[in-house]
Amino acid sequence: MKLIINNLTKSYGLNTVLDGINFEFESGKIYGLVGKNGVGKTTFFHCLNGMTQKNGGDALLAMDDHCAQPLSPGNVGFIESTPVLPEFLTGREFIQFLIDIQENPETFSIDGLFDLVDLSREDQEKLLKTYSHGMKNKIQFLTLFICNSPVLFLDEPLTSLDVVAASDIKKIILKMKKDHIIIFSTHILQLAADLCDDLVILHDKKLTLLDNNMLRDKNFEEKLINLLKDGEHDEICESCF
Ligand SMILES: Nc1ncnc2c1ncn2[C@@H]1O[C@H](COP(=O)(O)OP(=O)(O)OP(=O)(O)O)[C@@H](O)[C@H]1O
Repeated sequence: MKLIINNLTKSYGLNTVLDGINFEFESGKIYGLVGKNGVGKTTFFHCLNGMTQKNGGDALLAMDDHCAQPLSPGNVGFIESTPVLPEFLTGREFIQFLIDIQENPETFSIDGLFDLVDLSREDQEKLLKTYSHGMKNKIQFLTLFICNSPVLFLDEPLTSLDVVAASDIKKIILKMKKDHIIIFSTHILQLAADLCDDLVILHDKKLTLLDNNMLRDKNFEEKLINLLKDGEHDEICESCF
């Protein structure tokens, strides 16, 4: 399975954030998306999942042995850096609702799902509006498991999770990579190095794939920081390492 992005362009007024991005992501890999604050990582996700209108370009999803089709919001599972959930429901009510609207609700165990993210029964019964950021993130992860969309965009997904939940979720992400396309943005370079097969840099309105061997370079963090500093390099390329 492949996600093929052609000439993706997005501007907010005169501020061009993404300028003719061409890229192919494939299943079986976890892609880390890194870039400085305000460079356009969230915008990139929003353009692809239909939450923001792009100015040009398209995204196609090619299932194995099938022709590529336009990527639709229904193909995308999304973890937002600032979770938006129905605040008037309890966590358990929301997850039960999501299960109930699936084609085969009987295949899900709500208690099994909550065990995955280690959320107590007491917390499950609280209104979502009272949840901490990390608790909301756990609920967002459950929506991914239930909807099982082929393409997963994770916008800084692990930063607010406690160490136990982060470790459990990392294991689950690793299991899911075989049959999903997973792109996650992070500012934690150690996390990118631990979890990702490939690192993609958003810089100067374009995406650049770094050779995955670079992730194992012992000076990787220092080199990447230098590359991303303003004015030190006009263009990032694999040979920069
Ligand atoms: N709705 C909007 N209207 C106008 N400008 C916007 C809007 N959303 C984002 N921007 C601008 O687009 C640029 C990219 O923002 P975006 O949130 O995508 O960056 P980011 O890489 O996700 O940042 P961070 O790492 O800080 O979360 C910034 O200059 C931001 O000010």
